[in-house]
Amino acid sequence: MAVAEWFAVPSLWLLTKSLFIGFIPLYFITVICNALYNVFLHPLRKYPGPTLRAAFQLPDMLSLLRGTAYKDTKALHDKYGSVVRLAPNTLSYNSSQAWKDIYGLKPDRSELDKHPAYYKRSSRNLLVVNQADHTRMRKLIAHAFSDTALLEQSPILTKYFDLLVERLKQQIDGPEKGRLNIAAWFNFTTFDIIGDMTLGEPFGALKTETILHGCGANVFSAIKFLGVIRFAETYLIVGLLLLLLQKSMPSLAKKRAAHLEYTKKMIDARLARETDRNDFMTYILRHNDERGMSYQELVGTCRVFLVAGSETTATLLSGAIFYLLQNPSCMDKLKREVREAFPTANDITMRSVTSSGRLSYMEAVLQESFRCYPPVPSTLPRITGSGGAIIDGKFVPPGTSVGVNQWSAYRSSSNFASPNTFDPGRWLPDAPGKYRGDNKAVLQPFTLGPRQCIGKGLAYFELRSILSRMMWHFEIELDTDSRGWLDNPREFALWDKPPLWVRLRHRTD
Ligand code: HEM
Repeated sequence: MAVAEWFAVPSLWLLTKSLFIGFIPLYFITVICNALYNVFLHPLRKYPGPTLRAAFQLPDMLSLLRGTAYKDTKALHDKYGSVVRLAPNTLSYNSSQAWKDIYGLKPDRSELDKHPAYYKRSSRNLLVVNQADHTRMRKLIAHAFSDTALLEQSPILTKYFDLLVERLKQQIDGPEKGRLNIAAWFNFTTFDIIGDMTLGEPFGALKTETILHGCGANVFSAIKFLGVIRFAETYLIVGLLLLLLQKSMPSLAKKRAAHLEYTKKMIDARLARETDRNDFMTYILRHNDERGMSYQELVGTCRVFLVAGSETTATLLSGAIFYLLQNPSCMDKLKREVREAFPTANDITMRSVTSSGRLSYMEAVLQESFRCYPPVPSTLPRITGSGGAIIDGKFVPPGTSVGVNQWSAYRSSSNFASPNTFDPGRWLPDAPGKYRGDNKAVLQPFTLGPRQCIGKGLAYFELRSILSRMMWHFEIELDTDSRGWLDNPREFALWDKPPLWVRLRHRTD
């Protein structure tokens, strides 16, 4: 029966109307009873936080959807301390002990599960699978990320580091005279590298100045859309409206399907190819037997590499350059260190940039950039198991969402002196006295424990190699258009970073 016919039958119309009228008060009564339970009887009722947040999920959801969760959460930590009740069933922490309790392995070798609402188990990849599958898959993949494997792959990486320098020099000599969005160029580089190392084929981003098949833009659309789905799961009525809205705008689903199809084709092509190249797939397949990874797991995990391995590293590089530009004395010190350490450009190799003690100020700059602009600023939620958990010395009941909020931890005056000042000197052995009390153990940009970033070693190779080349080859100035680059950032698990306009010149000394 068509909708118009339904409304034309008086008895059916009346029935619908009375059901609807009866439903609304019932819905509100349930919501209010639930809120009262959350505030006065819920097992988390003694944890500090605003009453509105204890009662309803909505404020936390809105904060996530608006991309302001990082600063809203920090404001709450500043007011309530190291643990805050963000939502009826959610606790946020900002201490180093909480890192260990939430993300570390327990004495019985178990771990807190990843929160199923945040990590959708519908796909199978390293990031979302359960503990048993994760242990099996991680063991296989770890070979590809060892320092030895990465050093063997240095010709692939170095090719792109050099191409970045060449392309940036062309921009200086071109019509824009060196005015460029450096954040985009870092994205092109890290995307080309991870594409080549994963799939054995160049993506050509540095050459074409585009990220193929909307991988970059799609990442954010997909992450933002995940927030909408979580919202819809919590508020059914709003959820239905959002689903209808989504149906009327199928472009996002289409783009996602195109991206999935494209990456699958690339992965299939790599699997079909015989090669003696040392890329990730070579290492993974070398150790893959009947207890190894299924085809689905391999495809899913390669997709994770493409996103996790490009956006994060490019973000940290952009943040480091921005803070150095805002602090010219730090920039000069770093430039001096690099130019003295490497008499010629050819001296900058993957091995030399990692040799210990050679670039101590660069290490300090990287740590301070991770603190001031962590690429994963928000909370990666875990859920307490059936026995609950002890976190930061206090019992947390079963089924609670828990996590450390990186932005809140790194910008808290309870962890760092002058937390909003960019000062790499705090990480040096002769740090000024005021930094002696800094809680350095709280800085965990790659998290810790069994689920910590597998690409940490690769990320450091890229960060040191690219930053060294930037300091060695160029003089950099901030363009006036980007003075307020960090004035009001938004994050959707990763930063939604605006263009970072700079002016590059050839090295002058
Ligand atoms: C500055 C750069 C990077 C940062 C800050 C970073 C941060 C992180 C964090 C916080 C996690 C934990 C995610 C979670 O628990 O949900 C993670 C996991 C992961 N990262 Fe990175 N990452 C970086 C670079 C890379 C690179 C270059 C790769 C290369 C492919 C990579 C691949 C992965 C993978 C595969 C995982 C999942 C590991 C697992 O579950 O066992 N990351 N990363």
